[in-house]
Formats: sequence, structure tokens, C-alpha cells
Amino acid sequence: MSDHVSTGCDPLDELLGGGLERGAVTQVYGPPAAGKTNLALSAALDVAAGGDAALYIDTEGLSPDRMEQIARGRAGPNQTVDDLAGRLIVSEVFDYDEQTEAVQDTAEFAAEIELVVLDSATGFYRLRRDDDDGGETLRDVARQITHLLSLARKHDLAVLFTNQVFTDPDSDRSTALGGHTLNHWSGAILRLDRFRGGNRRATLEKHRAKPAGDTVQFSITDDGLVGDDGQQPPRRD
Ligand SMILES: Nc1ncnc2c1ncn2[C@@H]1O[C@H](COP(=O)(O)OP(=O)(O)OP(=O)(O)O)[C@@H](O)[C@H]1O
Repeated sequence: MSDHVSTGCDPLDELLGGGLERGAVTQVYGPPAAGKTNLALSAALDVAAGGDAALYIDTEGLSPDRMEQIARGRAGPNQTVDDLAGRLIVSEVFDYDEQTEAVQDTAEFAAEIELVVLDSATGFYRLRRDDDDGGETLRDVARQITHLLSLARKHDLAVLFTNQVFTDPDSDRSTALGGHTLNHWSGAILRLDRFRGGNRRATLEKHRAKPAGDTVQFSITDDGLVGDDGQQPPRRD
């Protein structure tokens, strides 16, 4: 078994030293429409195309149409979209308490899945942090991430969580919500940015085995994510 779970996009896998590392948590953050959900879906459906299962905790309202499009892009010639969708356990959550519960319940599936996606870890935190100044809720999100990390270690899973940005008034730069607390538990951190014309850039900000700062360019297409050389990711047999 590979040490990594593919993102479904070769250049992103290379940037990450092979993909999403098993036994660790990968954080993908960036501004709205940067491509975080597309990347998460691409990885989950790639797992499904490989014949394995993935758990997808969705706090944002996944588009079934988009899921179907990417599944079509990942499916091999002998696979249907339904084959892939059938290996995706989607847990839809509608508020913060449901998110907490869904993360807790991941333990029930851990033995039968290869990847857990939490998209997004901080959408509801963002709504709550004005009420409690972020303190308690942030500690709670961190507990969710450490719970997923312990499952990742125990069951050799990959975990991907997405995270949003806020603009730091001191530096005027957008940074990841949750700061050091969430970054500490992330074995790898990937920042996504979107540019005019739809081009996107992924920047490796933290990695166990690679220097930070490397980047790749990619685009979002009907099939999912493609590197800027325009090559489609290889389909499964
Ligand atoms: N079929 C497609 N072809 C090209 N681009 C697409 C396609 N489908 C979606 N997109 C692009 O993906 C963007 C949405 O990306 P995604 O949902 O992954 O962003 P995100 O980073 O998760 O954003 P948010 O933080 O708002 O959830 C759209 O704005 C659009 O630009």
C-alpha cells in the first residue's frame, strides 16, 4: 500500500511529496473559490475510483452535479459514476454541533476507509467565533483535528481538512483561520490561490520532508483539477 493517497492531480501529488500522507493530516486553505472543495472531491473520488472508500464530511452543501462531473472524470472505462459515488460516504452537517458529532462518528468507519475529508473545518467556527472570541470553539476544532489525526495514525488513513482565510489587519495579508493551533496539527499545509482568468496556484507551506515555498499552477475543468501543462490526470483502468 502506498504511503500516500492521491489528490487525483499529478502536479499536486508531486508538490505534496506523493499525495496526502497516510497517518497524518493535510490542511488545504485559501480564499473563496480557490478550489479547496474541488481538490477534496477529486481526492475522495480518486480513492473511490481505486476501489476503496472515503468519508466526506460536508459542511458547505456539496453540489451533486459537480460531484457527478468529477466522478465521470475519475472513472475508468469499466466504472460508472454510481460505482464511485457508492464508495463515498457523505456526511452532511448543518451546524457546528452536527460537525462535532460527525467527526466523532468517523471512528465507526475508520477501519473501512482510506481517506477522511472535512470540508470545511472552520466554516461554522467562523460564524461562532464572534460570540466567544474564538477561544473555546477554536480549541474544539483543534480537538476534532486531533481526533482525526489519532484515527489516521491508528488506521493508516489520510485526512484532508479545508480551512478558510481571514485578513490579518497588521500585515494586510490573508492567513489561515485558527493560526498556530490548527497549523500545529497539520503535517502538510497547502495554500490555494486563484488568479484572473481562472488560473490557480498551490503553495506548499508546511511539509515533513520538503522545504516550504514550492508552488505549482493548476486549473479546474469539468473533470477536476489539471496541472498547467494541460495534461488530464490519467484515468483508472
Ligand atoms: N466545471 C468547471 N470548470 C471550470 N471551473 C470550475 C468548474 N466547476 C467549478 N469551477 C470553479 O471552481 C470554483 C469553486 O471552487 P471550490 O468550490 O473548490 O472553491 P473553494 O475554495 O472550496 O471555495 P469556498 O471557500 O467558497 O468553499 C468556481 O468558482 C469555479 O471557478
